[in-house]
Amino acid sequence: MTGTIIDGKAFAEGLRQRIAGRVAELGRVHGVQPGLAVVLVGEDPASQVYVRNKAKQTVEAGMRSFEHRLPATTSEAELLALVARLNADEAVDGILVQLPLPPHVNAQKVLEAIDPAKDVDGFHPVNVGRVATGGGGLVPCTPLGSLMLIKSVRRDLAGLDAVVVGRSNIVGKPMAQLLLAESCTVTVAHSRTRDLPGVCRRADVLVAAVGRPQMIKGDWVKPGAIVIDVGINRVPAPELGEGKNRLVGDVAYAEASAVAGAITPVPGGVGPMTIACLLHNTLESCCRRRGLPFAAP
Ligand SMILES: Nc1nc(=O)c2c([nH]1)NC[C@@H]1CN(c3ccc(C(=O)N[C@@H](CCC(=O)O)C(=O)O)cc3)C=[N+]21
Repeated sequence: MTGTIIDGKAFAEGLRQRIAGRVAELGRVHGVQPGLAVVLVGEDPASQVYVRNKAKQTVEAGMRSFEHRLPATTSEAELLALVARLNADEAVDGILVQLPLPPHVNAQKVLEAIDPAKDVDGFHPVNVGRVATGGGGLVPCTPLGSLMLIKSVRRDLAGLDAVVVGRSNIVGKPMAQLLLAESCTVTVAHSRTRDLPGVCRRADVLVAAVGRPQMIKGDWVKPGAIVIDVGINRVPAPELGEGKNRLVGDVAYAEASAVAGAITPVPGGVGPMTIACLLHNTLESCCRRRGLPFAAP
């Protein structure tokens, strides 16, 4: 038996096309063009590639893309001043400050400086609180995209046992809130959880967001479960040539896909959904800030 492979890349492409349709309509009917500002501090090559992809897809969706690349030596005060300018800029509907920030910058302070109405990452405490108390907030992109993929295989999640492995503010905690709102029985597991394999084996929906390559083994997966692999780990791949790397998830995919009912691959699973959901949230911010109706694209 082999589980259904959930094609996140294809789903994300469809979502981006629907978003582009809405953006075109906003322009036609209201003369409005959504804008997304991305702030990148430092020279990390992986981050630069990622920011370039985001900018490309933003423009392809018909939105304006504003890129701010700052040196790693940028002070916290300078960064806060830039955020204040973007908050005040009417052409900017969404602000994303790429994480991680250099150690001399207090990342939480910077995130809290972003106008919650423009916080397309959903990391501001106001949005975290709104998501936790039943909606209206901007939802973090990776959990939002993960939930869309889960619901693409099963519409009604009520009563299912969901296990989220990982408790980060960016993925684990908001993912747990979204699954709770879908009436799942949610367990959040982490590095101190006792009998992690046993806890995972109870899951009808298993979300892996730990950042450890291929940690979740095939025999940790309940037969028929929906498995969402959020991990993006670069590991050495000598079989591809000297010094080469490849991407693997937090799930041992070959083993797990033989047991799961449906599973996301890495790459091509959750990753592409994260960027599509960033555009989703930018469209949502644009509509809400202007008092225009927003329906999920
Ligand atoms: N404020 C903030 N918000 C973020 O959302 C954020 C961030 N900081 N910092 C960095 C991480 C990383 N991240 C990724 C999103 C998509 C892919 C993605 O599309 N991955 C492709 C593979 C790309 C490849 O081949 O390298 C895939 O999984 O198929 C990867 C990584 C968002 N992040």
